[in-house]
Amino acid sequence: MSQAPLLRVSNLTHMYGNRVGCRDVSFELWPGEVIGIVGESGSGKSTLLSCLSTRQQPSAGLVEYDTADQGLTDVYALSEPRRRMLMRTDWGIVHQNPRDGLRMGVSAGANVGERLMAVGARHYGRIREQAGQWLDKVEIDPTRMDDQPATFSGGMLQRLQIARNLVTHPRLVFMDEPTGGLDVSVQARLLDLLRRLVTDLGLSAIVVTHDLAVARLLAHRLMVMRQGEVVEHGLTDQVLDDPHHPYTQLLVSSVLQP
Ligand SMILES: Nc1ncnc2c1ncn2[C@@H]1O[C@H](COP(=O)(O)OP(=O)(O)OP(=O)(O)O)[C@@H](O)[C@H]1O
Repeated sequence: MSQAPLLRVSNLTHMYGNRVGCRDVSFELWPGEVIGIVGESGSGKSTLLSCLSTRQQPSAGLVEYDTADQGLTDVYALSEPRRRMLMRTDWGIVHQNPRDGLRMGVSAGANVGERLMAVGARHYGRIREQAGQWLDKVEIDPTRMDDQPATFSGGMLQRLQIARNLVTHPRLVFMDEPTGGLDVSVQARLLDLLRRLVTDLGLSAIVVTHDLAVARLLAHRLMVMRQGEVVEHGLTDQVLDDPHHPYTQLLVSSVLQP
């Protein structure tokens, strides 16, 4: 394992006025590691994820990312162009609603190719070829390359969003309920695909989900949130099979109820 964490989060807090979004969250994410954030609705998962991915400036605390040139760097101290570049190249963000992560006005191939252009690709033929390969990887028929995303099913849209994010081989991917809002059979297929891609590419990821089965399949470690705070943190199997905090016990047992 590498000497430095990819991401170091220290005492991260975000308040919405008097209301706690998330409070005093600290953890490290190591290269190749997937951390799941679980908890019931309103527990602070999305707030934490948006503070980590620089979509929402936290009220307090520090988020440091291992940049290529400077090592661990406060992401909120980066200049706007550098932060934007980071988000387009080193990082990926998979939104629950694929429409939030795709450009619905351009073709499927362009959605994937655009990210390659952001990292300097200019050769049209090669961009098209790579876009086609990625569509194939996420199980979308490459002959649909020139189709508009609006003609795709929900599962296909989510897979297209994943291809758009992964084509640049990001080091860190943030996922917000990646299988939410899909039919159960579509979810299972997507989850299988995600698991394969994460392993094959050696991705580091932070996955927010309220679905413990998704957490079990994707995450090496779990953080359980309640009322904005992390109440339990550990290896996924340990947390789910032998939960210590009463809230985690409740969460796990409520899934087991028929
Ligand atoms: N824009 C906002 N303005 C005010 N309060 C907010 C806002 N967004 C979230 N909150 C509050 O912050 C707390 C955490 O919400 P958050 O959306 O992060 O939880 P969550 O675990 O992601 O929930 P869900 O699974 O329903 O998305 C809640 O009390 C919520 O009401």
